Amino acid sequence: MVATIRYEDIVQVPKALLHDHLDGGLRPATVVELAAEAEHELPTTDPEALGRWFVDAANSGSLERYLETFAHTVGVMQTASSLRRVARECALDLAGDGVVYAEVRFAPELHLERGLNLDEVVAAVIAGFDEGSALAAAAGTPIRVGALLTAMRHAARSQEIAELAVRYRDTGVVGFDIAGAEAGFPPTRHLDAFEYLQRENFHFTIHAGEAFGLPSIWQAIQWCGADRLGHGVRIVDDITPGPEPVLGRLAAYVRDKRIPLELCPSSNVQTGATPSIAEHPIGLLRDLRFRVTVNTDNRLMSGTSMSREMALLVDTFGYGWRELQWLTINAMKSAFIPFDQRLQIIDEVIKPAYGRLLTGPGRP
Ligand SMILES: O=c1[nH]cnc2c1ncn2[C@H]1C[C@H](O)[C@@H](CO)O1
Ligand SMILES: [Zn+2]
Repeated sequence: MVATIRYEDIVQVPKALLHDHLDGGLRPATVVELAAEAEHELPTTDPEALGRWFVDAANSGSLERYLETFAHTVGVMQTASSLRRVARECALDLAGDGVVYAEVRFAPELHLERGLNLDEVVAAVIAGFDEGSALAAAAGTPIRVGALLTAMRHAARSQEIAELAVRYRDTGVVGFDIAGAEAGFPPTRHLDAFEYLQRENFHFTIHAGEAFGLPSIWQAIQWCGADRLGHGVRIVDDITPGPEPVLGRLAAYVRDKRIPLELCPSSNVQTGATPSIAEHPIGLLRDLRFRVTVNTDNRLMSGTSMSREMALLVDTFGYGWRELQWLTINAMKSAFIPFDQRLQIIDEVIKPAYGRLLTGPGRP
């Protein structure tokens, strides 16, 4: 008999999250309250209806239209207190979902509309993560949250944001990213920033291979030197399917170098990167043993959580605890914190918890 994995058990088990946007994960009720304070007009002020509105509006099949929904989250995150609240709630919500390690990203340059400067934005978010993490630990659900600073790829502030990230590397920022519309904005536009980060021995990921294909992934890795790929789903375009799939040179390089893919199944369906979860390349990429990780991207826009993304994989591909542990360890191995700290979470938190499920009574 095949034991089914219950959703409540997925929530309990420790999870690691590498790709989650702060401005894509607000609670709908918080958006409503902050919008009232900021006099920002929303499509609806009923929290439940607003939650549905975000998911429906993001179900556009286009990354550009998906990104339009962020006007209603970024619009209410323009003060230190709102940023701090959103960050605190983010840490609490992730911890409540059983996430033990998270890297949460945001773009400081988008939060300057009401007079904050870049440093004040970062300080407010980190204070919120620290508060939320302390509350979560007190509630018995400890979590470690690191920040990734994102620069918007259509803008021209990446060097400044990279320097900001390095300034905060010992106080809560663990890496750098670029995000935003991909087509027409290749990562090489930001080469100076990436070269600067490499000279500083710092870490970065690049959104690539989501709305645009192989050239974007190739540039991100071979020109820019990305440690990880944000999404990277289009790497399948370099794999010839069949009983013995054949990897092209780029796909082989990504697999050989163990470059982590930050896959986000629900988001990928919403932006049209893949037609459905069942057709999501995660199945093939896992079979071929790429360094696959599973992530939420934007919990509000996808109405999702880490547990829900994992439950989708359990339901669609029949994954068991062994596969969920593999995904979790892959993520933890790929984190931007120091190696010894990654190992500590793997050995002391992740392996013991999954080990109990894999060997204890009621095991799958
Ligand atoms: O999946 C995404 N691809 C590209 N850009 C994205 C994605 N999700 C969020 N963003 C953008 C919109 C946010 O305002 C920004 C910073 O989090 O990053
Ligand atoms: Zn993203």
